[in-house]
Amino acid sequence: MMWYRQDPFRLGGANQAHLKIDNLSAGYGAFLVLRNLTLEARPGLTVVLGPNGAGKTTLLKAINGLIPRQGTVLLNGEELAEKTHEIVQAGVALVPEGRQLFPQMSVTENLELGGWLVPKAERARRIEQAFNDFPKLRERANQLAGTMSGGEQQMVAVARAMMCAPRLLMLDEPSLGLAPKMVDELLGIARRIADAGTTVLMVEQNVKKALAVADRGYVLERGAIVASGPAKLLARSTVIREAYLGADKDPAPGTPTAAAAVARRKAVATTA
Ligand SMILES: Nc1ncnc2c1ncn2[C@@H]1O[C@H](COP(=O)(O)OP(=O)(O)OP(=O)(O)O)[C@@H](O)[C@H]1O
Repeated sequence: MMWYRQDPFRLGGANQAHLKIDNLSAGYGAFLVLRNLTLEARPGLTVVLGPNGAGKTTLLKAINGLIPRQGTVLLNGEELAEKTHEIVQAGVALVPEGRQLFPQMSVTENLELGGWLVPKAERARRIEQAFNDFPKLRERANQLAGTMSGGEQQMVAVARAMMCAPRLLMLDEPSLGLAPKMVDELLGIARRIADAGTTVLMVEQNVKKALAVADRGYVLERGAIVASGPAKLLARSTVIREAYLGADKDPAPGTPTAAAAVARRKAVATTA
């Protein structure tokens, strides 16, 4: 049976998604990008940070069944299917990097395609909900998606994913290429979606702003987690400050963050 909820932005309650990943390995052919990765996305907003090529997109693709994976992926205690359409039916939606809208179709048509599995009346109701949640899109309902600004297109992509009424929404670099004000707006939307009851797992390179809206975070480097924790603590951690926020002080020797920083430097050194 297909699962969907009545009220895309306002679910709340008991059935919030909890994603648990254990020992996940995935890559492309013989090239393994992720090795034995362990990660959790609890109700709320979890962000995965990391430099280019760390494996962030690969992680979302592996969860979403776009590439083969090994290991355990549990959604509320149940093994998540490996085929993408079954994963969507289980309540997982991905907004890919680059949005992948249909540029020659209107906003409404893009939203309709996002809800094509849903009966017509319910689809119309969800489009109405999307226009309530994204008032800017109502004004642009008939505009071709390809003619919209980057930020507007990103909103369409998020609204289209919400047409499946997901329990878990995965966002791949929603702020990529956007002006600072738009970045704030998009990250604010991610926060609101999480607050309304959809668990959000977001990949971001905008470290400071992402940690400011997230509940928890992970730092991924060269396919492995090098730091994790509550977003507020992570923002103050040496790993993050040193590698991403421009701090230059070394951590106190022997601390967990010092160990992570050393491991990271070694990892970087071996690729240099
Ligand atoms: N289709 C593919 N075939 C082969 N290798 C790939 C493919 N896609 C990505 N890779 C490689 O996998 C590694 C991780 O890439 P991935 O896109 O997951 O990184 P990322 O952390 O999302 O980086 P970015 O922020 O640049 O998107 C990189 O070395 C990349 O070159």
